[in-house]
Amino acid sequence: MSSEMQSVDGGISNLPDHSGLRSSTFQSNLDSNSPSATSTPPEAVYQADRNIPSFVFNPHGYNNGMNAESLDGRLLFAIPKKGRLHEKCLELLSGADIQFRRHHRLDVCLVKNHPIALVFLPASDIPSFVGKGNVDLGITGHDVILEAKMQDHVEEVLRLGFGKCALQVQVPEAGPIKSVEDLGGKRIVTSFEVLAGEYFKTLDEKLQLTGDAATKIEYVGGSVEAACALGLADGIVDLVESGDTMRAAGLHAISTLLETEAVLIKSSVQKHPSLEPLIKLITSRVAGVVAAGRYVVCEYNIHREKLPAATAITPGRRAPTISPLEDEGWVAVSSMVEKKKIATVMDELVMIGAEDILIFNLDNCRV
Ligand SMILES: Nc1ncnc2c1ncn2[C@@H]1O[C@H](COP(=O)(O)OP(=O)(O)OP(=O)(O)O)[C@@H](O)[C@H]1O
Ligand SMILES: O=P(O)(O)OC[C@H]1O[C@H](OP(=O)(O)OP(=O)(O)O)[C@H](O)[C@@H]1O
Repeated sequence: MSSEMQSVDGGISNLPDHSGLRSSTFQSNLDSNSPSATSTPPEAVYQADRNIPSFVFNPHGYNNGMNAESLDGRLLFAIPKKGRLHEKCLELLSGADIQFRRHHRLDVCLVKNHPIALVFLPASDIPSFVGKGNVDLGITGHDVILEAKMQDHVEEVLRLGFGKCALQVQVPEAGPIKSVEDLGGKRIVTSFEVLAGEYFKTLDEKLQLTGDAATKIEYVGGSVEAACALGLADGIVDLVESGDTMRAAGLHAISTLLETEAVLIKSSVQKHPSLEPLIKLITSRVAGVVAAGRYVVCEYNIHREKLPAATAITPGRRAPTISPLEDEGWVAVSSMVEKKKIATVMDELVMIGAEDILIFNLDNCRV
């Protein structure tokens, strides 16, 4: 499934300007047997408390005259529209069998096989849309939730295992600054002005720097790593994954503000309890896809007397499955093992006499 698909299954037309999201008029050629056709009737409250501007839905004023359908009663699920998290989110949706086709110029589309609408938004906007209840579920980075100061308004339901990186203080490798204390009172450039501001405020308090002597934080929207070379900053605060960007800019990290990864979030205060079963279903499906990527199934044969040692090596998530073999002295063991540990686990199994060790990747699972 790809966001690049060109055919149109859903798109909004005839929008009243600045209408609430759920009262927006939608176009769709959904099958009349789809769940949306029998979804719960619209609640007036949805229309009053969803304040997503109409440009999100109809940025170019399209009206292609297809059948009209409302968003009312649908679960709204926010997905990063571009950037590092976008492709991984599409893979997740595909693995969870959330079927949709997105017109390349529309940021909202209806899901064909569930009463859900996907809303494609910048990752940095998703925490406040979810936190304020404009959408019901979202995927974004843990870092942007903190940067948007939305941690008290959203619940992180699931860690997704991708988008892993660290927010770090970086300075020129060849320069005089060796520690964060050396940066006190100097110029910092960042896209994370809230998190960097909090971090350097604490440092300034420790170093008793106030007024003009305090550390200066300046916001830029991108290419943060260029700021030191351009003479705009003494240090930067930016995300680091492989470190390639940092090293290419002649920088190195001297402190870590936080580690982050992509998370599935929902609003802390559920305004629409009728959506809760669908939120649980989607969470369970997504959790299954994430677990399938994280685990493999390890099967092997082992002498019965070595079973305690074997199950200590492969305890499984709950417990290993043990089946008798025709040869009474032997059993077959099947167990889920974390992918990243599998080589060591196989070495240890060989050492205690396991034979016929087989590893299977999982397409999907429920945990
Ligand atoms: N190098 C990276 N490795 C892993 N995850 C990252 C990386 N850079 C960013 N992220 C995660 O993805 C989120 C969105 O970052 P990204 O830079 O893709 O955002 P964007 O501004 O929407 O996209 P773009 O940079 O294309 O404008 C970040 O907040 C972070 O959680
Ligand atoms: O450690 P690395 O693997 O090099 O990744 C780090 C880079 O990734 C992110 O930017 P991205 O490439 O998403 O583009 P952006 O600068 O436009 O946000 C981040 O802002 C860093 O620049």
